[in-house]
Amino acid sequence: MLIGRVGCALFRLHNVSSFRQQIVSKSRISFRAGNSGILSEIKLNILSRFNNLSTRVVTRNAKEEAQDKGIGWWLLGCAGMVYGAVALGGVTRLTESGLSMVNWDLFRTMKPPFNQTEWEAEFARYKEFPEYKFKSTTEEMTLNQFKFIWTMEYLHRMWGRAIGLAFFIPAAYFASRGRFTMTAMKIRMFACGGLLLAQGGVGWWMVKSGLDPSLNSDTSVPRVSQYRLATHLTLAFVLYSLFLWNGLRQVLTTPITITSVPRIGKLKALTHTSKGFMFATAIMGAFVAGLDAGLVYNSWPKFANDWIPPNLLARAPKWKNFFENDVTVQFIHRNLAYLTLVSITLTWLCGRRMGLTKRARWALNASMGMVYVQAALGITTLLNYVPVWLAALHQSGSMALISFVLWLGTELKRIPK
Ligand code: HEM
Repeated sequence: MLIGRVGCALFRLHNVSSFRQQIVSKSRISFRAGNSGILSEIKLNILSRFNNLSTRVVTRNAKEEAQDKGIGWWLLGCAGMVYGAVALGGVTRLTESGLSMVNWDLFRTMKPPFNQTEWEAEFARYKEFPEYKFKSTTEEMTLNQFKFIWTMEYLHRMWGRAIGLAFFIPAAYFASRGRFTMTAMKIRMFACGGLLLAQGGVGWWMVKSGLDPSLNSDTSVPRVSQYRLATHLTLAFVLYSLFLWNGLRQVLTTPITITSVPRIGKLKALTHTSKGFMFATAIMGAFVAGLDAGLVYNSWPKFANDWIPPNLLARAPKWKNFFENDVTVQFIHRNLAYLTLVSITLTWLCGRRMGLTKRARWALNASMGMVYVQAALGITTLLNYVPVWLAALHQSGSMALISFVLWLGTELKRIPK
């Protein structure tokens, strides 16, 4: 993109300078003509043409830049909406609302029940499925309680549709106007559109696993498959990162004065490593959430009396323990979190004395602060047996951490090696 922009600028400069040459040669001809009246008229003409052209070049540049920034703000808006969807999805899951809408259709399920009869019909449909059957063994659910969980899931799904509209309508407009000038940008926008559509499908695929009576009995808490939950959350993280990263790249274009910073390559490598650990921790967090593994060991720093809990590899085949054994999954999430913490701390220690840009320093400090807040939130969530509000904060915290580290990456990318 940068190369493309430089290319465009050079092309325009070339046009301007060849026009300047024409001016010079025309002036010479006029001078030779020796007629001062005609000469000054030609000079005026030429000057005004030259001025017009330069003004056009400048205004076109400014216009293009403003258009690029417009696209950037739109992508950041989409990222914000995905952030909202993840937060809402977390609360939906934590309030056990996710299995209340038992059918899926892109358009028809947009209409909520309007009257008592329609609500009762919706409730009757829900009663056919394992979650209601399990819950009603201990306490009868009221229609009002059902309305609450249904509304939570409905809002989450409608929010997903709103993201679709907020992305596809402007994307079609920008594409029709040829605003995605770079091939890479076009590919990225296709990827975002594809992921957005896939996310809707994956969401329903996940919910279906919680509704399936062959996978859930009436005697234990019906759960969606942890694999599908992790896929849904991972896709959301990828989509969020794509929107955020592309948006930031379009918006943060103010030229920087720094030409090179010693050891910047090392700082960039550390930031990449931190990103890797952070994403791995977050994905493993989705497995903790999917298996309710936050309720197996509610002590910290030890697992009850042990540093390494027993039965980490109790299941056969062994690989299944990494995704299906709640103890192992919690153990891995905790330890990946420590690695993320160490990696971001090292990044901060490496970058804090470097002559970075002001914004890069802010991003570095924000990442450092956020990783400690996030770890503290995780520990508090665990010690308090996963209350909804703390778990929701911990989940939103992971998105905030991703944002700061991606922002840091974008700022560092602008500093040459
Ligand atoms: C870099 C640090 C961390 C990151 C990025 C992170 C990220 C995540 C994510 C994305 C989830 C899934 C949330 C959901 O889907 O609802 C999660 C769940 C969880 N994490 Fe962490 N985490 C971190 C540190 C920790 C630590 C240090 C602990 C405790 C020692 C912890 C305990 C938990 C627990 C108990 C859950 C399950 C909450 C639930 O059931 O909703 N996390 N984490």
